[in-house]
Amino acid sequence: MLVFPNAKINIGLNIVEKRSDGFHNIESCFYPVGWSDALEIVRSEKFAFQSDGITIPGDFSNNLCTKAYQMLAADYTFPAVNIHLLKAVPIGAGLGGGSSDAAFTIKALNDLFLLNISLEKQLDYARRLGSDCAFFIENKPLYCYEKGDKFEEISLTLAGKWIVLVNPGLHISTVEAYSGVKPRQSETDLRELLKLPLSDWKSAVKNDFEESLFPKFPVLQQIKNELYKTGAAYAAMSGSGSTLYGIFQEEKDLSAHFKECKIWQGLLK
Ligand SMILES: C[C@](O)(CO)[C@H](O)COP(=O)(O)OP(=O)(O)OC[C@H]1O[C@@H](n2ccc(N)nc2=O)[C@H](O)[C@@H]1O
Ligand SMILES: Nc1ncnc2c1ncn2[C@@H]1O[C@H](COP(=O)(O)OP(=O)(O)OP(=O)(O)O)[C@@H](O)[C@H]1O
Repeated sequence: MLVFPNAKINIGLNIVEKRSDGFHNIESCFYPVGWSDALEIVRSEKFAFQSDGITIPGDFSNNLCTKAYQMLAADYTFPAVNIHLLKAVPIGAGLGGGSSDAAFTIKALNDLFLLNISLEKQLDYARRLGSDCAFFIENKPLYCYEKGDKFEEISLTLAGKWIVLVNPGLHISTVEAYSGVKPRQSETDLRELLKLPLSDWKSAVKNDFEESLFPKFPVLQQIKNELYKTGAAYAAMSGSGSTLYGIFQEEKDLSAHFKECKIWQGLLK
């Protein structure tokens, strides 16, 4: 079975409060984007995992695909598999790439071996692997709250708009990014702000990580400014960075603008 675990962006991200378990309650809109890895899962004599493309820190036993496989194998009986991951989505990029690989492994094993795991149970397994992971089980635009792993439907469609994702190659640790932010209750419900026209989001829809990370990494602010200069209707950082995105009304080729960065551009669905 061959699947393509895609990335996400956060549209608006409020860090509301620190929880007693050390995590933070957040509110954000998660939106799938087309930048994807390729994940191949086939039956085999014994479990194996290999990856190509971007080097993933740690050995295969720490990979979220391996963890997803082991978690299901502990509860269900099915053959061993060989997992091959072609890694293309940058790591430590705020795009949830590792979480997506894990969620797609759960979904692929469920489909391949007809395990009949309910959607709720797949979400529970995903939550055990990481806060972002459950979103990729659903993989559609959602308003997310608590750790970012509880959802509500949102009537937001950016289908047909053009998105440019720009990653400067900085690996930002999620733990450190959270520790640099002072949580605050937001004044306006993000769901209400996202009902505004796209052209009004610039002053209204914020990612709380930007305030602490932009002074530390000036290149992030520069990329955001450049995205606005080239005509973005809205530009922001995704998650805890380091990827910035710009949403455009029309198709735009910005590869020449960001020569030093990794870039992905395409249509939103
Ligand atoms: C920044 C976001 O990408 C926004 O979508 C996510 O909140 C991060 O989610 P993630 O990478 O799946 O994070 P996890 O693997 O669950 O947690 C990594 C670390 O990030 C911090 N963390 C994560 C999620 C959250 N809601 N509060 C936190 O404080 C915790 O220190 C945690 O130990
Ligand atoms: N399949 C995988 N792909 C990428 N990273 C993985 C994978 N498995 C485990 N990891 C580990 O997870 C860490 C974070 O990966 P990921 O790419 O999801 O982070 P991210 O871009 O910071 O995402 P976000 O902040 O949006 O959750 C990496 O440091 C890496 O060591």
